[in-house]
Amino acid sequence: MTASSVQGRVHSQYNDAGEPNGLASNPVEAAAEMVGRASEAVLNSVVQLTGKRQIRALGESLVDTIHNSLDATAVAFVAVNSPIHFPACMLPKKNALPESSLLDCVQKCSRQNQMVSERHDDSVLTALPIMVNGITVKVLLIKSIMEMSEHQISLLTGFARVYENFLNVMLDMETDSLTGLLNKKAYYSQVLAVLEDDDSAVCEESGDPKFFWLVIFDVDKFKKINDTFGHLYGDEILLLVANTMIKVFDDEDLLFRFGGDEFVVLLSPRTKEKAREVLKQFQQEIACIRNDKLWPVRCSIGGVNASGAENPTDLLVQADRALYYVKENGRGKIAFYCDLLDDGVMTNEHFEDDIELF
Ligand SMILES: Nc1nc2c(ncn2[C@@H]2O[C@H](COP(=O)(O)OP(=O)(O)OP(=O)(O)O)[C@@H](O)[C@H]2O)c(=O)[nH]1
Repeated sequence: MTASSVQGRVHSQYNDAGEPNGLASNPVEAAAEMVGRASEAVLNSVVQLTGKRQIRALGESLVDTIHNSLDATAVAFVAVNSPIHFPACMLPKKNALPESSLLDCVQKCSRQNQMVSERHDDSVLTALPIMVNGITVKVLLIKSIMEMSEHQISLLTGFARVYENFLNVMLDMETDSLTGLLNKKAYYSQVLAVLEDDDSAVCEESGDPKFFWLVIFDVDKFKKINDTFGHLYGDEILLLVANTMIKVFDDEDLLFRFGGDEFVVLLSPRTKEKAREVLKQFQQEIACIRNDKLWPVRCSIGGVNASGAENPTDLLVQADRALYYVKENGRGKIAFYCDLLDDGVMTNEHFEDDIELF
């Protein structure tokens, strides 16, 4: 039976307004019918939840499901330290619970890897761990007026487990198995989702405009590392490069490995100077990787202003042209596409027909 056939059958128990049809007049039959409808409602929620194809949408769907099924006054996800880099933008933004008193509950939950429920003044906080590979990576936080009943807790736990299972499948699909960064498959939807929320801002210190920056980089002469020290050692260098990315870039930045020694970053809004600064810092940090055995690891970087862009693939083409320019002109540097256009080094041409990125 497919998901859509389940959904069709479940909906047939409701009238056109989405309300339950009338119950049977016999009390036993009516009770059985009520139980049946409750199960159908749960099944419906599971079908909706697992109908999502993006981690962010999946999270939002879980928040909505819990809101609709339980008497919660607020529901939110809180990211906790994890080996897998979870960009903040993957988390549902609505229903955020920014109060500092919640942190304690979140920390207890992530430390103990189990549900925590506490009364705070006039409300009850329930925190549930969401685990990937046995480690709590997010905490689902529910604020309610009343303490939850056993039935509500088992419903909540069930939804969280469905989400967790599906999240694990999606992570397998959208993350790179070597580094844990997002993979090329995740690029288009992740970048599009972030750019859709683009609100332009200005740097308070300098008054300069802040933009998203799409950056692509490639380790210089990586083949030589493989050829000299072996493929496994090359893998270790790639892993260390990815760890340096996680260390240097912000939680809001999206980090991808496209394959081989090619990495992509969507930098959250900042001025061009700040973007250049963080990229330089990154270059300095990777130069120190395994410098006991290896010559300094260098990389060439091409970037493009991504704010206002509607097509993530076009951005990739432009950033790649800037990277290519650096590779052709001595490697190890940073070039922004806009500067290359301003300097007359290249023209704003369309290359869609020539370049196949996906
Ligand atoms: N260790 C390792 N090597 C890989 C992996 N995927 C691709 N490679 C190798 O990475 C190398 C990529 O080299 P290129 O980027 O084409 O060239 P390069 O030597 O880095 O030279 P430039 O980019 O021109 O500076 C090739 O030798 C690939 O075989 C991987 O997952 N692990």
